[in-house]
Amino acid sequence: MAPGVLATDSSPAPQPPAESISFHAGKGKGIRFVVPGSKPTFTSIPTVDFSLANSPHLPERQSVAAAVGRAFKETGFMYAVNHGIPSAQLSDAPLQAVRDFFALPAADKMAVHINKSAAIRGYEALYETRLDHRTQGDMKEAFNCADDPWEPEQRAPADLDTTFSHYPANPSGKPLNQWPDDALPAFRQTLCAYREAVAAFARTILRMVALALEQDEQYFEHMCRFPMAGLRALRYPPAAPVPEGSGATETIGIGAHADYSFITLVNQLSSPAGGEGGLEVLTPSGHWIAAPPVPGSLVVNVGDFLERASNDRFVSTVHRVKNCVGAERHSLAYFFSPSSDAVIKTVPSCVVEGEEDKYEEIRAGDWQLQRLLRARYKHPASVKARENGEI
Ligand SMILES: O=C(O)CCC(=O)C(=O)O
Ligand SMILES: [Fe+2]
Repeated sequence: MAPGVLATDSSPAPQPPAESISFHAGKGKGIRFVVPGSKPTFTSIPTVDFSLANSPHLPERQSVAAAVGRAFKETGFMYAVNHGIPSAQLSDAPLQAVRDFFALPAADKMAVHINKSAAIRGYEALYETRLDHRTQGDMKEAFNCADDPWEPEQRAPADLDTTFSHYPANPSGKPLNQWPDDALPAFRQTLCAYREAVAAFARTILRMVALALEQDEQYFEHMCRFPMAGLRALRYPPAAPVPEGSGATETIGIGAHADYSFITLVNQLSSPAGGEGGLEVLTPSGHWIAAPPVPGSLVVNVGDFLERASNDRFVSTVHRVKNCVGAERHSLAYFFSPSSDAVIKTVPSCVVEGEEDKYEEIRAGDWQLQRLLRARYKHPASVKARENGEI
């Protein structure tokens, strides 16, 4: 009913159909209704300053932890600033490397396509994933690499047990990651250096998370001996009109989803400025809030493993990318997850008396593999797993 119009009889006023948003999350497909007429639960993403995260004084570290705790509780997201990663390593070199990779001829990119990798690592072309059923697919290209005990740069512990289900049987002992070593050797070098820098910062964040949950600072350390850690380079072309006859009604860079990680660190390398388009975060009231690029920052969000471990104290917040500003967008997403053999159980302080522990224990590698296979539904490993009733 239009504002100011009075109902003239006692029948209920006609309600507009509630708009709904469907998304992919740890618990499977989810749906959230936009609360008609409601205000967004939050309107911006908080900024957390990490300059004191390594202070020798515990109260100073605790003040950073408290800010992380607030951000993760209220929004599930934060801009991390003063993280200590120099801008050459954070922005300049990675942006050049990512641009150069996606500018390679299609044949060079297809030479490292994910379908050539049993572990689902490598290049993905436009529209290969489809997180939003209203689209013809996610309008992005990606390059994925991840934890790989056989990749020399990763210096895996010599006694690491590689028989866990998360790693495909790999009798050859050859690396699982595929790199465009012939076409663009600098890409591997730059991304490996970047990965090392963000991995160290991810461990700092986890220390702050442990403090925020009233645990010993090292609480999560034993679960992260050789973390499952994906690094994904992304290129989003400017959104194009939906092709006629495609059956799609929307164009989206990456459809609404929650991440299967402990925490995710997103680096918005080149993004349309101005807050319109780009990364968007869903509030509990069903509103999309822009998370525009902030130079020098990393966007950090809670993933499903942390949501579980914190018994939902911290939310694995749904987000998406919509690039509707008319320029290319590049980003690097780093998904820091526990080691494959780590058991995820609820942090003791997150179940107070009278409260239910909502989650059963899971082994991180088993769960991660399930999510990966469901997300890459076109990959031969996923097709086979579906045929065998495994996913
Ligand atoms: O590109 C971005 O800003 C976010 C990417 C993302 O959400 C993802 O890859 O899970
Ligand atoms: Fe994501």
